[in-house]
Amino acid sequence: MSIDDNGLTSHREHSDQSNVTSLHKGASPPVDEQNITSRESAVVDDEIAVRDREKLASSREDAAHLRENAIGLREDAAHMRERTALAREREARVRESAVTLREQEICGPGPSSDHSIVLRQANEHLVIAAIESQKLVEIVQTAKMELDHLAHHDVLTDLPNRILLLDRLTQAIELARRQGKQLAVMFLDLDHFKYINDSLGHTVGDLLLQSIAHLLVACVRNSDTVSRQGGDEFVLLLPSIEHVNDAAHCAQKIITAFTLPHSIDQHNLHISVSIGVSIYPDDGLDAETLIKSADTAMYHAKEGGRENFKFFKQEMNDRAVQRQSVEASLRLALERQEFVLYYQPKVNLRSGAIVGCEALIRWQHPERGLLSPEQFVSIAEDCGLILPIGRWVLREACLQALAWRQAGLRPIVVAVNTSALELRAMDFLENIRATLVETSMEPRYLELELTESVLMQDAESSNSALLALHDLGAKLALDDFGTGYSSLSYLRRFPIDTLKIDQSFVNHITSNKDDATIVCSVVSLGKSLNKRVIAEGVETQEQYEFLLAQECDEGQGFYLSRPVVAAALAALLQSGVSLPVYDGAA
Ligand SMILES: Nc1nc2c(ncn2[C@@H]2O[C@H](COP(=O)(O)OP(=O)(O)OP(=O)(O)O)[C@@H](O)[C@H]2O)c(=O)[nH]1
Repeated sequence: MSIDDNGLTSHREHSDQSNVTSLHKGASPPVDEQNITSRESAVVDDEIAVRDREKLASSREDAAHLRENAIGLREDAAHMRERTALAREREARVRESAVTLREQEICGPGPSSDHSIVLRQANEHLVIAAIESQKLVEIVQTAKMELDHLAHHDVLTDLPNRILLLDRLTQAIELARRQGKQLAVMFLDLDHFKYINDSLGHTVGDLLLQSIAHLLVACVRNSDTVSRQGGDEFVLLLPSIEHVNDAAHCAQKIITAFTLPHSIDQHNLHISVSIGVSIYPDDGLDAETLIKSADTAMYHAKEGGRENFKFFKQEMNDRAVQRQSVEASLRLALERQEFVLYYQPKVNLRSGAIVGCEALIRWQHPERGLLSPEQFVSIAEDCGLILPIGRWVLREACLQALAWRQAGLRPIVVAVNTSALELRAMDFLENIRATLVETSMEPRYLELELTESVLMQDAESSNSALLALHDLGAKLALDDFGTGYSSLSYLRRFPIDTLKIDQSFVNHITSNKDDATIVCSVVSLGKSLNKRVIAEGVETQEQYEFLLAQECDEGQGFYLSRPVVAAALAALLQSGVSLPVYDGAA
């Protein structure tokens, strides 16, 4: 018996033995030997019977074993079925709980489970985080849009700025090029806007700029662009014009619109504007050139008396180039000592005595000859060279006064012109003090002449500088009186010693009643305020007599004396003669 791989008992050996037994049964024995053979066969039969019994017993045992095995197998199978059922149950439970967990993860936990609570809270946080991150994305997007707007718009007026204008202008040029059309660029600069800031403050100035922005937008079409370049400058783009007259019409419309007052902070403010116009393609093929051409034309509008518009012309560029060349050689003029001073006497009208002189700069240009201040001072102001030039004038005039005194001449007041840039210079006062010390000049013989506009620029700091100057003992004259802002309040505010009546009033005092009235009023105002009054541009005997009759203190002009070189003035002082006009004048 063996146990097969399945554990079941094998009975093959028994079968083999039965086969051997059946081979012996097939042979027949002899007769003598029959008894023996019969006994033997009986024995054999007994043996066989025994063996058969043994076999039977063994078979019974085997059967019993088989039965036992079968029972065992049935039991095993039952156990296996049980185990499988249990395994299936467990698997089902695991699946169920997995499904529940997944459901909880998806749908949210049940209220009683800690795990569920944690999961629910985590879910809530996830949802909140997702909402907040969405909000953040929206905030970032809004901030980006705002940044983009800021980058392309002017903060004060919210008009497109230079960057956006350049972009739109470049696109408009491209379109005009393809369609073979014209477009116009207008450069606008407000006239005397500084006065508004200086007299009413920057806040009012800002409000005025905003009001002007609205006005400009209202003056043009929706398809046009109104941009602010900064300060009091605006640039307009008219992207499609049929004819240059369209641009002229628009410019005139704007100038007319500006005649209405702006109601700001309880003030009715009047301001005018100067406009330069350039046309594509005539005055430039790209955005920068067109803006530059319009800017150049605007300067010419200013020069032409402001409150008007000018179209760009090529000659304007030529003048700009000439201006640049003047600027370049101005820089060398100081080094090369090409400047000279002329002195125009100021005469006491009653006595005829020379009581002072105004130092007037000339430029002895190596190629262009003797240049008057009008030919280079504004350029020097624009490029800042007026500061070293102004210092040179002051020192030279004081040195000349010293030379006259050293020559034994009686001292006279020497006046120098002062620009806004000089007055605002950090070292303005210090330079005057140092020059007075260096030239041993008594401050009372130095007079600074300033125009109203110079005074009104940055009036606060001007006033403190001028008060310090007054304390020092120097004099202050108000030049071109009556032509500027004409706010009489500064006569109280600033320590002014002298009023210089502008020659435009003096020119016609004998023919124009209004001018005569104005001059008389200024003389009388000066007397009331205890200020010296001097008339500029006295060119005729009639004018001189009129002024004398009005008891104007002093006069200055060709009738009395042209500006003369230092030696000539020394001669005049020496002789004591002031009238008539000196022949050797420049
Ligand atoms: N209120 C205000 N003023 C500004 C601003 N930006 C520049 N300004 C002032 O604008 C003035 C510009 O003056 P300019 O154009 O040079 O001179 P102006 O007085 O207008 O005289 P003209 O142009 O010669 O007619 C200066 O006084 C600047 O200080 C601003 O944003 N707000």
